[in-house]
Amino acid sequence: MSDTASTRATRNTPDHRPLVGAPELLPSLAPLLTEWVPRQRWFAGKGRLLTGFTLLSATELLPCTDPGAPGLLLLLVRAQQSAPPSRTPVGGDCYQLLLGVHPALSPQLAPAVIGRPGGGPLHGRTVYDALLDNRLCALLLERLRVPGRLGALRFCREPDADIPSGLPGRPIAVEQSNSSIVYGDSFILKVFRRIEPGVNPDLELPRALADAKCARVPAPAAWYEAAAAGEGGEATTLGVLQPFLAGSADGWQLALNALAVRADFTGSARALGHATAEVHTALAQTLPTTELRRPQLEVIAAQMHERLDATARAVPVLQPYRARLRTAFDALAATGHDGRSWAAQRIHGDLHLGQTLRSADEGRWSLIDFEGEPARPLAERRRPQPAVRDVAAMLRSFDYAARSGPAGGDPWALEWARRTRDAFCRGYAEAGGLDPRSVPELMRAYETDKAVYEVLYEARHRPDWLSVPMAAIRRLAAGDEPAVGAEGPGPARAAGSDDGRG
Ligand SMILES: Nc1ncnc2c1ncn2[C@@H]1O[C@H](COP(=O)(O)OP(=O)(O)O)[C@@H](O)[C@H]1O
Ligand SMILES: O=P(O)(O)O[C@H]1O[C@H](CO)[C@@H](O[C@H]2O[C@H](CO)[C@@H](O)[C@H](O)[C@H]2O)[C@H](O)[C@H]1O
Repeated sequence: MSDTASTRATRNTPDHRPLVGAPELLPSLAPLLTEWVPRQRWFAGKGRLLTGFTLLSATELLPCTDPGAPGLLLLLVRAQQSAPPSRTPVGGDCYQLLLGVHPALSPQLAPAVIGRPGGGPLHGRTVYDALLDNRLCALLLERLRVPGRLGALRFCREPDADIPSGLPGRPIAVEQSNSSIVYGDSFILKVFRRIEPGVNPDLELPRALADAKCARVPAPAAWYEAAAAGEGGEATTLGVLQPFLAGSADGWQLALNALAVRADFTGSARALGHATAEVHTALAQTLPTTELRRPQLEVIAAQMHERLDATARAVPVLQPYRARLRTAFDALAATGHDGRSWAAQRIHGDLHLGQTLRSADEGRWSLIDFEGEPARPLAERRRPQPAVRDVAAMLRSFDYAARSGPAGGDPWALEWARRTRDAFCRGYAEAGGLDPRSVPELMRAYETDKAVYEVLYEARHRPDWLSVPMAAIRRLAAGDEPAVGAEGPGPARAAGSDDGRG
């Protein structure tokens, strides 16, 4: 994405003129945005001062030229921040902002207000979070129903997708890294917030899985993107519309519910293992795969060391465990020195219980959110990796549930987590995945890497949760408890039944 002072959209309708005075647009909005953006859950630059923005493009989805009428503005901006860490692209992270513009906003939309610019082309009008306004959400859906270009944007739709018009849109009320709108219980639109040039894996992988007829993942119906900045550049995915699995429950809530009544979860975990293996198999059949040998394994281990070092600098409580944690990464590199190699393929990249949905009727598991870990660069997220990385991430999630749920990490909950992890691995192997219990070096390295990621994630976003990954850090550093047993356990004996449908 190259920086341009103001890339303005034009439409071929006679009544529309592009936003007047665009050069003053960003300077007039900047004081409001530098206040508002850091408070948003999706802002990835927490902990560093936000000093301003560079405008990459401005597109009027609803013309903003008439001071007496409402407008909808899509801005792509680059954040200017102090002391960027090494992972930040040169010049800072880029974000998608959807701004409503209104001469007299209704009081119901007061929580959405960003402010009133003191000058510039929107002077005196109220600028607000467009995704909290049902009418503007409806307009966005209308754009997605009709493929075509609008300025720097391109709206695309699967030819056979049936998207009715007039579906009411509402923002979802869950914690998330992006922003999603549900349309009439039929579709959900995810608006990506931190953006990078290239196809987002949350579009790429579900489309590939739909082509492979894998029904474990909702198939994208439509999406929109920003055109490549120059020749040879890549378009930037900005949003994806997919079917909404109404009435489904997410795995995180189901696991917490089970823990609350001390119920077994092994049947569900085993079925989830099946679903995960099915998705991995389909991804390996449709998208490029590779073999990781000594040089690649050395690079992967070196990156794990780097992430550990960077995290220990940012979160000093990790420091005392560094040396012991390193042994897991060294052991991974050593498998390459021993002449072993590992299959790598496209994977989910950030699999946890909150990324799984179980349907109300058949109890069938689906996987969602293939974006990968939001903090990692897109190119890294799109690289083939060992599928057990997803398995290790899911095992961490069972540990999270047992430690943060109602049972709060008591001995029963920790035993629940152990049995649940084993059941997931058993299900995964039964459905054709590599048995995670047969690759302890990979599992340990990826589980450690994930726990390190979680330490940083929690320190930045939810400091109250830091103790959860830190408990895993202590266990992994002590090296006294494997993530999964060498053998699968016998049937679970906890209270409550769990037939593990789906
Ligand atoms: N297809 C879907 N059907 C039903 N609910 C969904 C669907 N996709 C996402 N959700 C809900 O939206 C939440 C956020 O979606 P997700 O893709 O994880 O967003 P983010 O990447 O921003 O965290 C999920 O936890 C889930 O509750
Ligand atoms: O769902 P996202 O793509 O936004 O993923 C991020 O946020 C997750 C938390 O919402 C975070 O997951 C961590 O907490 C979960 C419990 O809330 C737990 O189940 C996961 O195992 C744990 O990693 C995820 O890491 C982060 O990328």
